[in-house]
Amino acid sequence: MSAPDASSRPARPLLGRIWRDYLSRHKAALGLSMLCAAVVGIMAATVLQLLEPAIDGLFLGKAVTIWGVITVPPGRALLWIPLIIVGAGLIWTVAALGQAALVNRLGHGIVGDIQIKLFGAMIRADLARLRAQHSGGFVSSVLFDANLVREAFTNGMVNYTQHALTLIAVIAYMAWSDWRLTLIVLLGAPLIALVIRRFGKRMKKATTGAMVETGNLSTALMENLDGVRLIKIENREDAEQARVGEVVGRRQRHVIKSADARAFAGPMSNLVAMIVVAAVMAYAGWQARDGAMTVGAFAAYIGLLMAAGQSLRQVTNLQTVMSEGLTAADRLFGALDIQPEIREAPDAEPLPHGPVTVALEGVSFAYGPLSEGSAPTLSEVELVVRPGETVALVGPSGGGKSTILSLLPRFYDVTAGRVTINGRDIRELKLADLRDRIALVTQEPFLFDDTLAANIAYGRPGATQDQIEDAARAAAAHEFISALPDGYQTRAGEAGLRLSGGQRQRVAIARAFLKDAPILLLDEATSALDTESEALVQAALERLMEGRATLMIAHRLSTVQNADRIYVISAGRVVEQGSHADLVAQKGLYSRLARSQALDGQPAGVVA
Ligand SMILES: Nc1ncnc2c1ncn2[C@@H]1O[C@H](COP(=O)(O)OP(=O)(O)OP(=O)(O)O)[C@@H](O)[C@H]1O
Repeated sequence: MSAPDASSRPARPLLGRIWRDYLSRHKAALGLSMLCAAVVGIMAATVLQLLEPAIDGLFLGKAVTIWGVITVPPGRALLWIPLIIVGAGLIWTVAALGQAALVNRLGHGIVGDIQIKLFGAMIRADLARLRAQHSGGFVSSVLFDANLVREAFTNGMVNYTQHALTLIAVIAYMAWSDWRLTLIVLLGAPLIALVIRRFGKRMKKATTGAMVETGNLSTALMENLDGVRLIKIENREDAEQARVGEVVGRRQRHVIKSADARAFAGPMSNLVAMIVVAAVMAYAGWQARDGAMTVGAFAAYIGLLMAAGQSLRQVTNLQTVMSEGLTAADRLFGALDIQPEIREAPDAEPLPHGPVTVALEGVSFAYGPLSEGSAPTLSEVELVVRPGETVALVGPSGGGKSTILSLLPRFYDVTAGRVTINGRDIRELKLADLRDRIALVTQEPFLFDDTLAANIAYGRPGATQDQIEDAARAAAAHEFISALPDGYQTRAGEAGLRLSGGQRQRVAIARAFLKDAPILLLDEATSALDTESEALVQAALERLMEGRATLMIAHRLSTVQNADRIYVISAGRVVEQGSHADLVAQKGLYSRLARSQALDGQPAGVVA
């Protein structure tokens, strides 16, 4: 099979990879479906071969030879020809059914393989990369691109084989019947190749556009669903409908172009085929005048030629489908090949259980490469949290507090300096161990659409019901969960709508209790709550913090007054540190922040 040179990468390595990674695992099924396709193709051509003996035997009453092997005496054609046609039809049907069943299973098996691999690559990708692309793009790759590959490399490939074989068999029969005529026919081949090439290229361009726009469409849809409150409050439904309409329109244009390329390739090659038929007619008419060709031979030849045209149309069509599949495969492999930069070192060591001291030593960090002009987000940060200590990060918005928190579980790696646990650089530790020792509670906790029990046990899948309930009790969540009609079996997807912010927060705290990690990261865990919920959540958090190394971010300084140490972070640097009382006494940035929040005993709003 010659692949169209429509892909930006050379087709051969791409095909090799599709074979190695996906098709070779299903060799037996693929081989069998190819065999079925070959039988279908050959049967189609073989039945056509009966035309000549049928006409000569049935109408002219001659003795005829079928396929060069079966000799039918004069007058017996009426019995033999229909019998042979039914026999061939039966074989043809069985092979066609087998082909369809195998290809369906194979195709959907392969699409499943691709989707699973793609999801695996996506979920392991660096946070930086996931943040840089909207999830809509990933969704459309998993659903749309993977299906294009399936269509091309199972259905497309097997049908291609079938029609290519029919074509070869028909041309062979034609050459056997009359090689001179066949030579004329083959003169049309370069023209057909030209048609295939041209439409393959068009197809590639349209497919690439359609894939990009499908990504944009799913992005637009997801974004609208995420932002539905804002859309409603601002009365922007019509504007959003128009915006999505534009994306739909752009996608439609590409899809139509690609559908056109696919649909037009067939008729264009048909036109070439018709010109060839006309040439054959002219030549055959001239031959018949000299008595060099019988009616049967002529009719059979034209029948074969028509069949060749039909298969050629299919082959041309499929060539464009293959081109589409290759373009999609190119994009999919591009996504699959990106290796995460945050990886475990080959000689990574396990992290023993027990209390831990976390430290940032001369840590600098930039989100992008400094060489490309990214400003450093953190500069030479020194910070330590010992077991049982609560350390708070405060400071102006954008100062770098959340960034510090994301360095601990290695969501990002430092640009300079090091983050240590018990004195060991976290990049030398097993990644799973590191993350296993950290519990994270954020401002808006995420709940999966699963039962509340499963949500609490997310970090410890084997937890018993008793352990789950103990954690919920410690998090002050047991009471409200038990009051729900389905208790712990209530699905968070549905209950998410009924749970208050404080209740969701307590489910997240229960999750952290159950994980029982020695490091606790709290990212504004109480800032979204009203005073009543906050008191409950605050009490639960204080129980959770006992004995752990806790690093917390808080905007409201009231929540950090009891911290062992407070670091004031501004423009990526630690500008002050100490206890609440120390810092108020220093009369620096903290004291100004505290005064603006009325925490220094003086009236609010007075900034020194
Ligand atoms: N994923 C990212 N890519 C690039 N820059 C980022 C990213 N996340 C944060 N930043 C930038 O890094 C700086 C520090 O942000 P960070 O979120 O750590 O600050 P913060 O102190 O937690 O702020 P806030 O109190 O508003 O939450 C900001 O200038 C922000 O724009």
